[in-house]
Amino acid sequence: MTRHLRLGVNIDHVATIRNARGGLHPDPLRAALMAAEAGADGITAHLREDRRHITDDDLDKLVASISLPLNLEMAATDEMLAIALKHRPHAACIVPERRAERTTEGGLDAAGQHNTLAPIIGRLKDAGIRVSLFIAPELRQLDAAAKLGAPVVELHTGPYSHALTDEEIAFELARLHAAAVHGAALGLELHAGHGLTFDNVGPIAAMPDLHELNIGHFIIGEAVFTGLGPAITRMRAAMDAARQ
Ligand SMILES: CC(=O)[C@@H](O)[C@H](O)COP(=O)(O)O
Ligand SMILES: NCC(=O)COP(=O)(O)O
Repeated sequence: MTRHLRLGVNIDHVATIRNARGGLHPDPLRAALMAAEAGADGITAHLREDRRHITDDDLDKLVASISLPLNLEMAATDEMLAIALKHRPHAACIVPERRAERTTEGGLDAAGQHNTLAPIIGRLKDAGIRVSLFIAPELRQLDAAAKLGAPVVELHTGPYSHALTDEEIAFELARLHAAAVHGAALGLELHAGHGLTFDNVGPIAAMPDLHELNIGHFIIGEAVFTGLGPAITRMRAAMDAARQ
């Protein structure tokens, strides 16, 4: 397997730490610039409706200052659509949001929300933004994404990352593998992410149909101990080793 598996570094949780004090430090833009130096292939940021981490000001600065492709994660709302169209990031990944959730709990219901998603996807694509849908690894969701004309899907690896027993892990990996194979057959570009760590990234990175992983929370947490650059370098190495 030779294809380079891109690593998108999600910098949301640099903003989470900053916002705990309400000041300016640590700055997610600085993290994005350091991620580029450390070999990241892209930057991911989720502008949540409640602005609990990344803010509009952060997004302005990222768009103005980074040279890596920006993947803006966004809810399927008119407000977020307007923001995406204003900034025209390289990619927009549509994610489900529930205000009270601690983190993104499930995948987008591409199958059940066709009529809501279709015009948003159309507007983003017309603006030249590469659209991705963050979905659970379910075949019907992949079929729905293809029907909606989304060129990319990101498979939600949260249930895999949080699985505790060998049986659960094997079950979740099998779902992800089947979804990746099915998505590739549909002509979708496949990404994956959520909850990935040094210890669990290997079996995901080894899936030949994947093009990109987006990883944030663990890398930012690990950066507390080792620094951001080394945490990214080590994640990159773990992905490359699995890809051999
Ligand atoms: C969709 C996704 O997986 C990321 O946006 C992640 O959710 C970021 O962290 P929070 O879920 O804490 O916003
Ligand atoms: N889309 C997933 C993402 O951006 C990162 O998720 P996590 O590594 O912060 O859990």
